[in-house]
Amino acid sequence: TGTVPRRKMAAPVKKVPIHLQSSQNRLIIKNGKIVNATGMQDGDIFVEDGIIKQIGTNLIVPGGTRMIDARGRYIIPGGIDPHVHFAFEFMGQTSADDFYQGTKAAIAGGTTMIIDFAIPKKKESLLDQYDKYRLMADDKVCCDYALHCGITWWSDKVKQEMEILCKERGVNSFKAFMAYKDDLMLHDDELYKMMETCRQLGAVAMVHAENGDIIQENAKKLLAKGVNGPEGHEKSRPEEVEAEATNRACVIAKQVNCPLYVVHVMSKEAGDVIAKYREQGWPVYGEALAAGLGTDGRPCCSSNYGLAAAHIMSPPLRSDPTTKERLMELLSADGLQTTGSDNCTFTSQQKAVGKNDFSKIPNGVNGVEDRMSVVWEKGVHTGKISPTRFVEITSTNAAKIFNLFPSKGAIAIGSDADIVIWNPNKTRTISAKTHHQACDYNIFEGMECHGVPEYVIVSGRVCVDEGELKVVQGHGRFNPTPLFPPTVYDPIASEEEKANYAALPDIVTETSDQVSQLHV
Ligand SMILES: C[C@@H](CNC(N)=O)C(=O)O
Ligand SMILES: [Zn+2]
Ligand SMILES: [Zn+2]
Ligand SMILES: [Zn+2]
Repeated sequence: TGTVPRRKMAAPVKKVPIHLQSSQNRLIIKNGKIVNATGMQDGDIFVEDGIIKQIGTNLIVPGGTRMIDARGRYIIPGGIDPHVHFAFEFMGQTSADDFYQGTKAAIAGGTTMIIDFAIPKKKESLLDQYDKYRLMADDKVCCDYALHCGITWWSDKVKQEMEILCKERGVNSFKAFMAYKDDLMLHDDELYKMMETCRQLGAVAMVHAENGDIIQENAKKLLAKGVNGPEGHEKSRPEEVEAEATNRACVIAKQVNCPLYVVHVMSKEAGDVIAKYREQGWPVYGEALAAGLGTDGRPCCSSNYGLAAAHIMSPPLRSDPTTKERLMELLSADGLQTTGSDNCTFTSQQKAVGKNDFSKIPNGVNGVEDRMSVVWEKGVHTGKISPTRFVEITSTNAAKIFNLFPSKGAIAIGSDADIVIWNPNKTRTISAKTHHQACDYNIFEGMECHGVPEYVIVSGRVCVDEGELKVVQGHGRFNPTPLFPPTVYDPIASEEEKANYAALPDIVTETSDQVSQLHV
């Protein structure tokens, strides 16, 4: 078919950790319905040393292999959440879920890999921020992770550091902010250069698409009129302010022939813009969030400040309650491709700083634990999407776009043993009283969801065992994301480029102490 074989990537050096060198590292899952993006099959799965080694029936396995009976339930690839912010310093606070608690909550909900963002402040070094995140995360993560990097300013130095991150640190994606003026925001010329550089490197350009200039002026006006409560937040950034920036990002990406991933699409209008460019055959990808699929912005007008502030994020949860159905329809029709959480939690005490000025409320909500159940409830249980489409939008598409497939995002021989036994009929009621996250509100409070993970296997280790959470801090590994993901680059890369990227050097996964030595 002319597609370039996925660049051979040196399998990250996955020493079998001590605690897996017992018989624990052998597992057979029987009597399950295996669901991949490509279809479903009955079958058993044999796992050894964290890798799927056999799939089929009547498998011959060594003695001492643990057997799990899936009892006819679905067996799905572990969820991949391409959008989280653990321990993120933002708006004067540090987000409450760190890499231990955040990945623990992720696993509790059936997610077995997360992708976070190393975001430098303006004029700071990207490389230093990347090293800081590696040192913060490597010893804490309970599941595998990767990193996007934030582009919050522009210079030749930023361009050079992007190249080093791509060619030596296993980064293939960069997020630019069109909002958060004076803090993280890039202007159009900088956006143009950032995307042009992504294209040259074979990286994925990502945007937070809202018009930060309009937002700043609207907020000033609202505050001057005395509208300073959380209800002013969405008023300062209505749907068209998101849609305008989404369109502008698509235009710039097209001008420089760069694939574009639009994070947290929170409105019908923005979703329709992405669907339009995709219909023109352009490699634009859109990400919906559990928040936008499961709830809406009406609580932001509550007289209960804690409840209202807990729902403050950007782009805002829309007060139009039918937005969630529209976003799910777009996911069903491939107008949008992935679901993330944008988990960026703050406690009610942290959110209180914005009590008299909504523009000071730290932006961010929960979602990493509940994403999979919310998508199942709003998508599969309502009949809008199939189990195979559920796997695509919660795992496989993110793996393909960020070039982790098929190690990730598939139940296949040779893939990582990130596996979830999913009970579609079991229900659970979401609550801050029972969730594993560090925040005291849950935006899905009281929501009953069909779809519960009964077993979650993380790189071969059973970390949810008949519903019981048994995570291990430091069990996860950093996963480099190789350049030129075929899914997004095959449609636009030149033949000569495709030949080049097949030969790119393998990325080595250094341990965290090696990372700290890299700049010595
Ligand atoms: C700052 C970060 C999380 N906060 C948010 N989305 O409101 C983002 O913009 O993605
Ligand atoms: Zn954002
Ligand atoms: Zn985010
Ligand atoms: Zn381990």
